[in-house]
Amino acid sequence: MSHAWGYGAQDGPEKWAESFPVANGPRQSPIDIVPTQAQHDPSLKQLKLKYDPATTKGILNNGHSFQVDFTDDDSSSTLVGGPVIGIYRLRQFHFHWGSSDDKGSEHTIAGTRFPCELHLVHWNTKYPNFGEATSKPDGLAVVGVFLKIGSANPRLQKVLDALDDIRSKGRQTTFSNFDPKTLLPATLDFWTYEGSLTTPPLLESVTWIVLKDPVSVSPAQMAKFRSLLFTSEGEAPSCMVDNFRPPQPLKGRKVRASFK
Ligand SMILES: Cc1cc(C)[n+](CCc2c[nH]cn2)c(C)c1
Ligand SMILES: [Zn+2]
Repeated sequence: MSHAWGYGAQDGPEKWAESFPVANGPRQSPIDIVPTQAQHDPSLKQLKLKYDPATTKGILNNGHSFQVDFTDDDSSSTLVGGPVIGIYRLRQFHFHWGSSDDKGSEHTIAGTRFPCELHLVHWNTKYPNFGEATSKPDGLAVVGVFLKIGSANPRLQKVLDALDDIRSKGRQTTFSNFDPKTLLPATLDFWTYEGSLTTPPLLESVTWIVLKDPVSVSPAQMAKFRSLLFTSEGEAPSCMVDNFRPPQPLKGRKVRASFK
């Protein structure tokens, strides 16, 4: 049975539970983060991200977003510290964005939506590979970064310039020597909670690390995101926009803050 899913009225987030019942599970993502209800946890360690640009493998339009993939057969690009125990390897990063600047992020901050959200996906090296890790409660760690409308972000440009070559679903192109650390804000203050993938299969295997500080993106740069297509060449074109899941019920979970 094909589990075709998307972000439209017929196959979007309100329909996902039909094929993926975990959509109504106890630790679903994203969530609305309410800073006044997050508890500062002084035992949280400093978040340490070490990325080797040489691990950059390529860039792909996967029909839901676009992702930059990294080789993960050694621990050259890793996340340690923060809320996690052990070493997590960088697998890929991708984005979620809106059709207009008033929406697009998956996590929200006290109801505020951002036009775009970056996700850097890492997997726990206590498991043999990414595929195995995706089904374990401590399998993945995803760093979320909000993008806020402002001046053009020069660090985004190399990624955005590659989008002309991957306009349609299934297109991929060469992309190398990129340091994802350049996409991060100056301080790595974060909120953290236990959650899930935000797209099917919605597996409840993610320790979320959502950075407090946004990075900038210009309206023209947002237009580049919106130039992508959900559809393959030869299909009636459908603009890749609004590829975000709305916030899900907290169901008693605690959100911790690394900062006061
Ligand atoms: C097995 C697997 C499948 C997918 C769609 N993803 C991406 C899901 C996702 C996108 N943004 C947050 N979670 C991951 C990380 C693993
Ligand atoms: Zn994502």
